[in-house]
Amino acid sequence: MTPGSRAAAFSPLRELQTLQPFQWSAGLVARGMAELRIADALGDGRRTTEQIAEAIRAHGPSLERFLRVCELHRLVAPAAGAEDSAAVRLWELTPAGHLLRSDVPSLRGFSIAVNAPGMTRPWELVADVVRTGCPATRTVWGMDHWEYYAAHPDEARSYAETCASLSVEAAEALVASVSLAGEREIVDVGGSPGTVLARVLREVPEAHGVLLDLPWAIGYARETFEQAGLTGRVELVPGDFRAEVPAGGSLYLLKNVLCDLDDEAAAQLLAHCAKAAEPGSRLVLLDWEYTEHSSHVHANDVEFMVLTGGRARTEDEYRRLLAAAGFEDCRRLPLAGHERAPIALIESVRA
Ligand SMILES: C[S@@+](CC[C@H](N)C(=O)[O-])C[C@H]1O[C@@H](n2cnc3c(N)ncnc32)[C@H](O)[C@@H]1O
Repeated sequence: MTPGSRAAAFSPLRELQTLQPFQWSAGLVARGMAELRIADALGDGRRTTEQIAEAIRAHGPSLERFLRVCELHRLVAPAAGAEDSAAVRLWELTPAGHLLRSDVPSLRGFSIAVNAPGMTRPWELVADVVRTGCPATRTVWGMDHWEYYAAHPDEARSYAETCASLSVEAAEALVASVSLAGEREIVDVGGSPGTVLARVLREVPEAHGVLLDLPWAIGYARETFEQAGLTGRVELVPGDFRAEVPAGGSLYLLKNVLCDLDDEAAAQLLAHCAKAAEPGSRLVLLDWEYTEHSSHVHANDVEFMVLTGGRARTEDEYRRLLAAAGFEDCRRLPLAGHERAPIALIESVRA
């Protein structure tokens, strides 16, 4: 085909479908639906637009138009058997729509946090990030990612809910995969909202916990330990791991913390952990693993690149960082129930 004949055959109207130009809005639609609590209004039932509008106090005609785009993104569907009666159209949730409910375990907080300005605005500069190799958050907000959460408590809460919802399952897998018997002082570095440490402390009743996180995040951890009845067994340390890490731990946990750090900052944090840990103490690292197989981790990786300058790493890269900081006997452990997931669980010992 010559360039001329290709131009003649080109149909922008048809190709619109190929490019999916409104794909960018899928996340914002999910966030809008979560914020409006449409999924809560529908629950396991079927409702008309008017019934939903009344339940969530929305403008009915606008809601009807919004529900059509929710349908396009497969979050709601016309209830089976009611498709051809537009006058009494009943909506119900799809399986994806159920993930936006707040009355069942869900990804509602996640859908809000990852589609809120703190994350989406820096993503708008992804081309600049690729050109320069520098994260975009400071360019957009004049502050780093964590300072942004300190200044935006609503988004920070959704982010904390996100970490909590993802960490419940990860914490179960962790306690099933790592031998914890005999641990006396467990330090969770960057550990808010405390989901992981709370689960670990329940597993080792004789152990005491220390959770270090930035001041903006400590309140969420406090809530977690209060709800778990564990406040007496944990010390919450508002601090900055770029300065130091609490000393004296028999076990240090680093879950999804290195992924937000560039190599220099990751090396510095591990050096602080090595300084704080007694010889023979363990460090357990759980984090996204960069592999050749295409997976969501490649999207996470670019998100770290855009937001914080961090990265997902290969197992070898984690091992090299640990060894350089003074941790030895690195062992990759299978993560129970998630053996094939792109997640690295690595145990090492302070030399
Ligand atoms: C991706 S979250 C992971 C949270 C938790 N470990 C989990 O997996 O549920 C990263 C955490 O590191 C904390 N963090 C980032 N920079 C920090 C710093 N300089 N000092 C202490 N904590 C920090 C953040 O506040 C956040 O709570």
